[in-house]
Amino acid sequence: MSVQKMNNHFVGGTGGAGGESHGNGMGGRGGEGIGASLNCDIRVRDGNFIMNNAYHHGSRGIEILHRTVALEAIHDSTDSFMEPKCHPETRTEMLKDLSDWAGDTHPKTTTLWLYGPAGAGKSAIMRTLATQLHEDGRLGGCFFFKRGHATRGNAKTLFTTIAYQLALNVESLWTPISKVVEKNPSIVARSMATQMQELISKPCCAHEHHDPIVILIDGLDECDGYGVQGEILRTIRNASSNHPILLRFIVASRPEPEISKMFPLPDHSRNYRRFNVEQSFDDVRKYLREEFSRIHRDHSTMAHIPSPWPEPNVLGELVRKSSGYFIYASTIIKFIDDENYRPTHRLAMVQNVKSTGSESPFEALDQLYMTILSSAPRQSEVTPILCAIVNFELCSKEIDRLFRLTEGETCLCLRGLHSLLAVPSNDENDKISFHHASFLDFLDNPGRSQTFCVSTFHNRIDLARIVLEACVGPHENTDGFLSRFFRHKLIDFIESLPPSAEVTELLPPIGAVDPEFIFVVFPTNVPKRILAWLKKEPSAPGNLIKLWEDYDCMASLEKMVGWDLPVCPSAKPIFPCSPECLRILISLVVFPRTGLSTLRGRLDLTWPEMRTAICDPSSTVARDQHGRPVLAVRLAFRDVALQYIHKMMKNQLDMRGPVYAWESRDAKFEAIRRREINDTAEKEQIEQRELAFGISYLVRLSPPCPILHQELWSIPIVPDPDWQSSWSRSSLIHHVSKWLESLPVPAMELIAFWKQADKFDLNLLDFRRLNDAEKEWRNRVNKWNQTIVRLDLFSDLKLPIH
Ligand SMILES: Nc1ncnc2c1ncn2[C@@H]1O[C@H](COP(=O)(O)OP(=O)(O)OP(=O)(O)O)[C@@H](O)[C@H]1O
Repeated sequence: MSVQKMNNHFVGGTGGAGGESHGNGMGGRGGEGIGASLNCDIRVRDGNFIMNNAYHHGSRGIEILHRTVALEAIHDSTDSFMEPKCHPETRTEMLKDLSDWAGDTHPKTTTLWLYGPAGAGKSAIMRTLATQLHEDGRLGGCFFFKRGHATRGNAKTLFTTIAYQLALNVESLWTPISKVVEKNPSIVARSMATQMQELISKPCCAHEHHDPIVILIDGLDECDGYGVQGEILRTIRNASSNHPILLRFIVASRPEPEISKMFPLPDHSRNYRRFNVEQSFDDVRKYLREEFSRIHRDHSTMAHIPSPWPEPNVLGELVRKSSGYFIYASTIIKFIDDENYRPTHRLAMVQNVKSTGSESPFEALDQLYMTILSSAPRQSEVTPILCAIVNFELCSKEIDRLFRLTEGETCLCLRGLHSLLAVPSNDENDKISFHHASFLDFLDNPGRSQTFCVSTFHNRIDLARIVLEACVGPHENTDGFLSRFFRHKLIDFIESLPPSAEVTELLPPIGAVDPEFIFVVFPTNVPKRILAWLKKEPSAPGNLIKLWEDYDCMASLEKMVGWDLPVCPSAKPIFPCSPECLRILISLVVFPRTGLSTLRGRLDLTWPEMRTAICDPSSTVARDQHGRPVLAVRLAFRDVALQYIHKMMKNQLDMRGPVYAWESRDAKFEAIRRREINDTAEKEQIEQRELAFGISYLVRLSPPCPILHQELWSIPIVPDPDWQSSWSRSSLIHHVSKWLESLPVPAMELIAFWKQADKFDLNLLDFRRLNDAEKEWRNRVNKWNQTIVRLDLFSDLKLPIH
């Protein structure tokens, strides 16, 4: 047996008291009102209902209900023609899923939460579903909340309105519900739990009907008061656990945190199901295509416009802008479909989103966005955060750190905006994103978003300052939250700020940016671009420009020598030829693809020292009688070799020492084998290998030197390949052997010692490997000589290849 259809398309308002009244949608009292039902006529006379001229006895209770309920909250109320409904053939799959779920006679869940961002189309789905269920005789009742509405904006009449519809929709519930109210008329003003229990649960319990009855509640977030929203859900939950078979509740709302928390994941175990109103680009396309062709067909000015109108690429762009949600699509159709204007002109206005003319194509959309933004708490904090999200893709944690907020504050600030933004929780690293591309256009246009506009110069300068201050460092604390995207975007963002008085407030943080950001974090062309930008800014002081010229020079050296990349001739660094600079140059050649930041650490230089060494032409150098610098290049190789041997030994000690808290070397090796080692330690290991390679070339290029000979004895050749992979170890042994052989008194006892200590596998030095080692060495020497040429240095700095 199916639910009896008694109020086919019933519409009306609070009925009259006593005498005879009509459901009239406007609350007429007494006398005879005008029937407002679409398909049926309801009158109340002497306590009996007359519906379509048929008497319903024992109706006093229903009459009382009739006077209190919010008939305008029902799906097909008088003015429901204005309310959203699904365009034919859209959301078909979703509607079928919902209908199937509601009709399942062995359900896993009895409550379904339909959620989605503002304008996703929830109400349209709910209204269309209500109509379908009603036609199938399966609708128990529905209530469509509407923010700020006198009766639909609160829950005072929610359960009485549903009970009233149940009585009308399910024949066998009429009498029991009527009796409850007749016996206790005060029930209409009792608590939600009592109303649910007495008016819905008990009558349904006694009901022999076994097909599920569906109750729809739309726009819960529009019901006044978070507390009330929670209470409604608790009341439903209790009721549905009492009636697992009979009643199904579908509740639709935006994913506001207060409501989301009532439906935590995982859902099935808890008797409810979450159902996301997902984007549907296909449905939006179908809707737009059909609406445009209707306008094309019907509008008097469109006869000469060729079909298809608009062209497919324009339609595609509009679909893209909708983000797969209907709000944008339906808003522009409303705007274009106006008898008083040419649709082609209106479409052109839509395409030109920057338009701020008095008439906006997005009036309805803007109102929606404004309402949501204005009702958000902590508004003064919202705009800067939105500005950051628009310009840099960020997650909430990154925003907390950027704005120096306590962890979790960003999520709290954005709590009121979940219908516009997807805000992953604080423990996730997913970026905050916008549900609608149209919201971005809105925020970008001051004429539309007014105080919330993120593209005002003032807001952009503020954001630039905050971001630059984060780069003042220390680098170790801030690098982690600067995503790749952020790094690339930052410089575009700075460049987009034209010279002005406001820009001067950015100059101090630009001068204080930690060079680690410049040489490690940011793209390599950042110094050049910042320099160009600074040079356009009249208030930029000379020393700031010089600082960035130096960064540019250092970056060029790194690029040209370290990375073997071409550098434009005008940017070629002018090498001051100081001994310090020579050390840096040697390091760049010996350790290819190693940045200045790593070399700085290896050479124990501060950034200012490195800058002076590379860029200060006054770094003094001894010169011969022709004014040429006296640079003993091979001695410089020796000095660098000694420095790196010390570095290697220090690393070795550090790795054993308390910094890494390894009980012993063996414990550390064991951890490496089990891959439990953390990233830092692995990096150390790689660094040690690189050092071993570098030292092998440096030693071979050094002049005979007893100190160096002595230092080499301090390098332990260990059996377990920790810092010395077999290849880096054989390279070290090979080149050191060559050097030892070349000494005036060849001294091969060190190699004999290493071999003995290690029970050294002679295969390591097989013919193929020896060849490779020689090739590598020749490459390095060649590279050194080419560098001398590329930098226009004195040719006596070149090295012979033996
Ligand atoms: N399937 C559809 N076919 C045609 N128009 C639709 C469809 N779904 C939604 N719309 C239109 O999109 C707009 C927004 O829809 P709706 O009000 O249902 O969204 P909502 O998710 O309930 O939004 P809110 O959370 O703001 O209440 C309305 O103008 C509606 O007419």
